Amino acid sequence: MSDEWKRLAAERAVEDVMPGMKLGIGTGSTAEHFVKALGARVRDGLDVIGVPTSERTRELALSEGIQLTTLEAEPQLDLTVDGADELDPSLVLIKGGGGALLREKIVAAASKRMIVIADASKVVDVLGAFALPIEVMPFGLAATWNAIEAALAENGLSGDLVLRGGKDHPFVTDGGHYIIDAALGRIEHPACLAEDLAAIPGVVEHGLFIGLADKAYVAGADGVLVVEATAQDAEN
Ligand SMILES: O=C[C@H](O)[C@H](O)[C@H](O)COP(=O)(O)O
Repeated sequence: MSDEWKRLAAERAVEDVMPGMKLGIGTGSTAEHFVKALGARVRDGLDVIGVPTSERTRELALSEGIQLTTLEAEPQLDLTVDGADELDPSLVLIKGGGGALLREKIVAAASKRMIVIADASKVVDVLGAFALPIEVMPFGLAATWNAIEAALAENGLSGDLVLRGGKDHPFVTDGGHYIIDAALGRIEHPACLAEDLAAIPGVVEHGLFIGLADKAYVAGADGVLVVEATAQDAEN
């Protein structure tokens, strides 16, 4: 059912795509439904150009016949559509379960609008049940690890930190970095945590997306619900 809901949310987002748009194209199983639905519209004559947020998405988009570009050629995009691992009612997100958070955040920040597509299981009151992905430089990993633990303690948080893939075969992102997944349980103040993580030199990016999403299509048993970010949310 969850996959069917992902597809419904993705298909709803495709309706927001207008001819001539420059699109940021997300990564993950929900975003894949979006790419496929967008591909069908492109084959029907819709003229759009997209920037993929991962090599995986690039391959799928090309196989769907979607014209692609880069942020170098098109530094400002009209709309990004992407999935999320968790979203709260003010549209703060956790992303990066698929390891694409860095490119996803760069692309979302370069877009006038971001629409999140998700099944209802992703909606939470307080973020944190999903382990927060933190993308780090391989260089100085142990020092960065300690600094992350200190930042978590500073924020009243604790929980297991896990190097994705394990020490012998760490998962490597498209940007050549590692990911530490932080199982924090409840992140009551994501903005403070985001600021403290971003200040650590070895942290390349973290999976908290704050003030980036404008709208979410959340599909569940009641159909597709629309969640809009308020002006106040956008400021925080
Ligand atoms: O790195 C991956 C992305 O942030 C995904 O958008 C996120 O993990 C959600 O993926 P899915 O749609 O597969 O649940």
